Amino acid sequence: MSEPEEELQEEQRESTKKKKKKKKKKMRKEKRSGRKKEEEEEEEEKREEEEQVEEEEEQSECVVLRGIFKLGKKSHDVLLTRTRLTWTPIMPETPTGEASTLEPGVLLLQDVLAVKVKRRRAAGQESGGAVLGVALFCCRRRGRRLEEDTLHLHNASAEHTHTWYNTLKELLTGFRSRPKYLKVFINPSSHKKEAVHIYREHVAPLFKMADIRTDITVTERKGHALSVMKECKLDEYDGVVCVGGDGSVAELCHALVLRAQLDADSPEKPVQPVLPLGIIPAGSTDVVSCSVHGVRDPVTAALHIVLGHQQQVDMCSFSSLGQLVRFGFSAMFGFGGRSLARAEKKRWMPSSRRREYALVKTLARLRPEDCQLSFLPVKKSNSVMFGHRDQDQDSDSGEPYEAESWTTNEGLYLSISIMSIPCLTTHAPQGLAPNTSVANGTASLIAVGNTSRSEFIKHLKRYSSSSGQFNFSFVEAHAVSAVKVRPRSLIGCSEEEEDEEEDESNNEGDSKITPIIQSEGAAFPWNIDGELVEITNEVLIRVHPRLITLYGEEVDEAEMPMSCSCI
Ligand SMILES: Nc1ncnc2c1ncn2[C@@H]1O[C@H](COP(=O)(O)OP(=O)(O)OP(=O)(O)O)[C@@H](O)[C@H]1O
Repeated sequence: MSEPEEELQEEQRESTKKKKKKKKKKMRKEKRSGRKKEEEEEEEEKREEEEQVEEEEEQSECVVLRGIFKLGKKSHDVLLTRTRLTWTPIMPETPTGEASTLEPGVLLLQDVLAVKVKRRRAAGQESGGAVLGVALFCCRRRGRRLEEDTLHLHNASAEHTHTWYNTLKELLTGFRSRPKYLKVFINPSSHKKEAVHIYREHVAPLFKMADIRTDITVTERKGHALSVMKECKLDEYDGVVCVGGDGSVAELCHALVLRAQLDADSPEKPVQPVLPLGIIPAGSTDVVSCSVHGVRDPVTAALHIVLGHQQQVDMCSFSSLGQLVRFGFSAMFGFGGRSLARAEKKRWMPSSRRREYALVKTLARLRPEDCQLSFLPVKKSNSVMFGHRDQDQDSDSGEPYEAESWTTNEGLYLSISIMSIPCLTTHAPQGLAPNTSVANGTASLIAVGNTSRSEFIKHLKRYSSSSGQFNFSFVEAHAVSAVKVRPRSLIGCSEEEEDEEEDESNNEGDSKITPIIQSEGAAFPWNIDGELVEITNEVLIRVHPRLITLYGEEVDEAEMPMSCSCI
């Protein structure tokens, strides 16, 4: 090639390079201006939204009514807006110029459950009577506990009182999530057989005060609530209430999802039930109630229902050989399953003694299960690992999202637990699964490998104190979206032990074992939400994010830690 030709080629190369550079620059500029435009539009939208919120706040803070009432013995200037009631003491100026010692007060309407007209009535008088003012029934917080309280506003003018009563009533009907008609199931056999009494004493009066109508079924047997739920006309109700222990709660949650599937004609895919479920604790551990209320207290539970506090909660499906066993929140295989199986054989014992006996005996005969454990871990980088999921991350399919591929281990395990909620109890205030929350779209898998009895007891004891229960080389904890447990054989079970267990079951045939999946081989006891389920084959557990709505609020720690005396 001659020199001029080379120069020409060099020039051409330079010019195409320049052209490419220019094009890139133009594209970057266009991109920048596009992004700028988008950003400007976003900002504009944000400004509009903020203005709307401000406008709404201004509107809600506009004074709806203003009047004078006596609170206690002193007159107060009372203001009512759409969201709150505030009162300031009216003090005539004293010659010495002393300031009032009375404090102003505020009550948010979201905490008011009912308003009534107060009247002076003689003993036995059922209607009429001179008007005294209005009474506002509200709830006060004491830690996790909700307690009933009353604010009395006295004014003898009937007209004044009725104006306030009607306005307050109208404002309260604006809270759309509050139920008006509830389907209530009471399990009279739960724990100490106190469910009916608990409902009558602590819950029914609050429902009556808030003008909530109820349709009550006192269950007669296991599965009764499920069969009623399959048949009844649900669209009449605003919610379902369960008064009982974890077994009853699990039966109703399972029933609600099954019914939603039936109504949507979706036999394969779990469907979110339309109605929320309220849980009045009347069992012995009440982990679901504790996880959504923070306390085992029927009044707190009832007030959450009356005030319409709702939250969506993750659930699991448990299936074997492609057949659904049930929907629920937690499952335990190994120690938890065997301990429950022992407890169920001693149904005649009082429940706390039965549980302690079973725990001690299962510890004394501690043996590992030989099994294959597979799980779909959720990516650690995912924000949902130990926290909350964004609303828009929901997957309608209920399929695991951002899951890694299956991890499979084989070996000896003392205990395998899968929990989609933290399972707070008074024995484990931070929960049996403190590394998950009620709606993060994942379950906690806690697998305890084979170790000595003393090390296993050390691990169990850490649940009641603080943390550190996972700081053992034989304990694995994972955030998962699915788990498979395939027992390989029954090992380490001496003949003597099997004989003794056989004797127990022959003598005390009153056990509540549910053999769901029957087969020729040995069945393994599973503890699914406190219910004993015997399954022979592999069990597949899948997490379904935010499948059910429960009345309550998210809590991170249960109140009233109690120590377990038996270990
Ligand atoms: N009338 C009844 N008699 C016997 N069992 C019933 C009756 N009604 C419901 N059941 C069943 O009893 C089982 C256990 O109920 P629940 O969990 O409420 O009580 P519990 O086992 O005493 O409490 P916990 O699970 O907290 O120990 C549930 O599966 C429920 O279906």
